[in-house]
Parts: sequence; C-alpha cells; structure tokens
Amino acid sequence: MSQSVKSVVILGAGAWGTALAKLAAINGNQVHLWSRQGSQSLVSVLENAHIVLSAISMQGVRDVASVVKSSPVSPETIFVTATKGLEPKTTYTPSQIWQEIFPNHPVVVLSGPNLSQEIVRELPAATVVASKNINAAQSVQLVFSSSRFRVYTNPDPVGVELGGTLKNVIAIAAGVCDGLNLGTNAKAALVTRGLTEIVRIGKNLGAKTETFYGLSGLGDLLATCNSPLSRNYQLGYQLAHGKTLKEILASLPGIAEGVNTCRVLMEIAQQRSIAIPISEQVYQLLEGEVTPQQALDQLMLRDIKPEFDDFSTEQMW
Ligand SMILES: NC(=O)C1=CN([C@@H]2O[C@H](COP(=O)(O)OP(=O)(O)OC[C@H]3O[C@@H](n4cnc5c(N)ncnc54)[C@H](OP(=O)(O)O)[C@@H]3O)[C@@H](O)[C@H]2O)C=CC1
Ligand SMILES: O=C(CO)COP(=O)(O)O
Repeated sequence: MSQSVKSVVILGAGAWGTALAKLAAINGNQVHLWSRQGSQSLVSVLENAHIVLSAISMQGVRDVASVVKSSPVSPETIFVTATKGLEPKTTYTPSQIWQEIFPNHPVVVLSGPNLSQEIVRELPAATVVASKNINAAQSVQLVFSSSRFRVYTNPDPVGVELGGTLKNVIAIAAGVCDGLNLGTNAKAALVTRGLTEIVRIGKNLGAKTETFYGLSGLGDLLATCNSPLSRNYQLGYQLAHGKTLKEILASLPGIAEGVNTCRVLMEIAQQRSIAIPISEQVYQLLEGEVTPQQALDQLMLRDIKPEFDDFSTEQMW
C-alpha cells in the first residue's frame, strides 16, 4: 500500500484521539495531536492540514468545530469524525454538525469495534470510514490502514455513525445484565433485541439497514457489550452492583457517551413513535426511576408479540 505523506491533525488528546494519532503516525504521516490543554494553538496546527480528525467527546464538538471554522483551513481539507454521540439541542450526529459548519468540505465518519486500550497495545482491529464522498473515504482509509488496523470504506455515514452511537446505550444494559449475573441466554437476547432497536431508529433516520449488520453496527455492539474495557458496559455493571450514577461517573476513566445519548435517543423515539423498550429501561435506570431488577422485570413482562415488526416483507430487514 503506497500513498503520499499526509498532514493529519487529531483534535482531542483523550484515549481515542491518542490511539488514532498513533495509528496515523505508523504510516509515516505527519501527525499533530491537539488538545485544549496543550501549548499549540489550533490555528498553528491547522495550517496545511490534509485531514482534520475530531476525537472530541460529544459535549465539545460544536464548540471545537466553530473554533476550527474561524481558523484558516485549506479548501481541500477532509474532516473526519470519530465521536460517538448525539447533540442534545439538535439531536444531530457529530458528522451532521461538521457538515453544517463546513458545507463545502468532505466529511468522513470513522467508527467500528475499536476499544482504544486494545489498539494502543497494538492488537489487531478493523474499522469503517464512511462518507458520501468516496474519494475522501479512500484517502482516510489509506492514512489509517496498517497490518494491525484494517479499514473498510462504506457509503452510509449516518448508518455507520448511528451504529457506533446507539450501541453505547445497549452496552449499558449489557453491563447491567452481566452485573446481575443473568446468564448467557439473557445476554444474547438483550444484544439481539438491542440491535433491533438500533435498526428501527437508524432506518427511520435514513440509514441503510445492512450497515447495522456490519462492523460499525453489530461488530461494535458485540465488542462493547462484551468487554469490561468499555466505559458504557462498566457503567451498567456498576449500576447493577448498587452504585449511583454520580459515584460511577466520578471514577470512570473518560467519557461514557451512552448516558447523554440515551436522553437524546428517548426524545427522537418519542417524536417519531419508535418502540425502543430496552433503551427506555436504560433511560429510567439512569434517571433513578427504576432499579436494575425492576428494569429487567419490565422487559420480561411486556406484551408478547411477533419477533419481527413486519413479517410480510421478504427481507427480514
Ligand atoms: N476510547 C475509546 O475506546 C473510543 C472512543 N470513541 C469515542 O471518541 C470520543 C472521545 O472518547 P475518548 O477519547 O475515549 O474520551 P476521553 O474522555 O478520553 O477524551 C475526550 C476528549 O475530548 C476533549 N474535549 C471534551 N470537550 C472539549 C471541549 N469543549 N473542547 C476541547 N476538547 C474537548 C477532551 O479534552 P480534555 O482532555 O482537555 O478534557 C479529551 O481530549 C467519544 O465520543 C467516544 O465515544 C470511539 C471509539 C473508541
Ligand atoms: O466505542 C467504543 C469501542 O468501539 C468504546 O466504548 P466505550 O466508550 O464504552 O469505552
């Protein structure tokens, strides 16, 4: 694989930004890792950047994107977003925010089963780069692809982004499931029905259903729901052990985006009348309205129904 050296700016020196900076540097790219706490100004690092990748947590995305907007960037710059969240005020995904602020630049979503602690240990992993602009997605693919990180392109940025974002809510439920010792059958049922909720929401928001069965959907759901390295899973696990949300957040290493995402997700589901029973129980649990055991009972005692929403269609999705 050959390519010209690119100037890559990574915004956010948290766990994921640091891991991605390492991956881009492996291929000989010129990488600048920017943090608001560092000494370099944003203006100085953005000069001549081919690729600007944001690994900022959701709450900071619009602020940082607005500051980038007021800095000189090349008209050729590709923006990449690796954030997994939803904006409370607008319900926008991060890529929708970047595209709104930079309407004339290509925006690429990078998302997949990518627990950063495994990636910094140089364990093998795969991810997806998705964009309406296939050339931009391929440029980003070349920057990050290596013998330890396999990068696929995909033409459905919203689907890729929603898979990575919505699975965080199900990962909280999966942590609760394991924390309550409910067993492998329960966990399989939870994750599978969780995927159904993700597909329902995603389809309604214009994503392609098949995207959710790929790496950025099912792949990331499996990784996050089965690993204690996931902050969202950990949060659910500790809730099941009786800790309060406040206590857990105070000791969690980094952000658990599922908490904010769950609130925004509930709003979207209510506005569009979409059934998301598992996510709704996660919401009530986070709000302190139910205990983990009560959430489980509510799910098990729901009205019985067919497995699929519409069995008359030939394709199940
Ligand atoms: N860790 C992982 O395994 C993965 C994480 N992600 C996603 O990547 C995103 C970041 O996650 P992660 O790196 O783990 O989180 P961290 O909590 O480790 O880091 C968050 C980063 O965002 C920065 N930030 C937050 N708000 C602002 C702001 N207003 N202005 C400037 N910088 C800001 C923080 O800066 P500061 O340090 O100065 O506070 C920090 O660099 C999340 O959306 C997460 O879901 C995606 C895939 C894998
Ligand atoms: O998104 C992730 C893995 O793909 C990271 O999950 P957490 O944010 O739950 O740690």
